[in-house]
Amino acid sequence: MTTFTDQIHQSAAPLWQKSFEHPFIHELQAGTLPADVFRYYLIQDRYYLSEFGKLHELIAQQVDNAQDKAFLLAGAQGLKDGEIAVREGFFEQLGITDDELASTPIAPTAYNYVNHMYAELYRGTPQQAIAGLLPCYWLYNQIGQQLVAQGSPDQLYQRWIETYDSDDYTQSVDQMIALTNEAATQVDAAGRDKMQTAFVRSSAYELAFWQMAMDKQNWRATA
Ligand SMILES: Cc1ncc(C[n+]2csc(CCO)c2C)c(N)n1
Repeated sequence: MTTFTDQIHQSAAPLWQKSFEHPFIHELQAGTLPADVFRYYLIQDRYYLSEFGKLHELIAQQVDNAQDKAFLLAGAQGLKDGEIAVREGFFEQLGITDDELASTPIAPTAYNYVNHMYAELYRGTPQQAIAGLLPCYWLYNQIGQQLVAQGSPDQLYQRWIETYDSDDYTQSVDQMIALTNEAATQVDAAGRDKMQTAFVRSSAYELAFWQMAMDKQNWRATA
């Protein structure tokens, strides 16, 4: 049986394929990604991760099912203890200070991606917001699984890859997929279309995020 998440996954497949083939991912695996590009990605992603955690808490306030609420709150906590904590080690190794984090402008794509997720919640529904969170979990898991087989010669890049291939993380992806399928049963067909749109938009922002880092995107007209 085709599930709702199979269906939305299918509709975003060309975008996902472009992420799999993106030079950022290719160079990460080959170990040739310039250190300054990775550094830039990490700084922008720090903002993304903390907003992503807040979104879990805000969506949790709006869902009725106690188990779903608990899963979302655990996700917010898991981010703090997991991904955000792992990144602290990266920051130390790369000499990224709190001052630098605070003084680096948020790039357009990171800003737009985060705002898109807030819009799905506040101008849409919690179900749309849940669909908007899913590509983040699922795409990174697929990338982690694809890259871990070959590994990267760069130790730091290898650690990044391994973050997204752990059993615990894969389990949280499965739970997020189940939560999205459940959310799809709570809305009508028009609501499911909006969930699909939220999922596709997040998938497009995931793709744009790699390019943002390669371009060191900024708000000026020229780079
Ligand atoms: C732009 C961007 N998209 C996705 C992730 C991956 N990610 C962020 S939060 C989370 C949930 C559990 O840790 C996952 C998988 C990232 N780091 N940056």
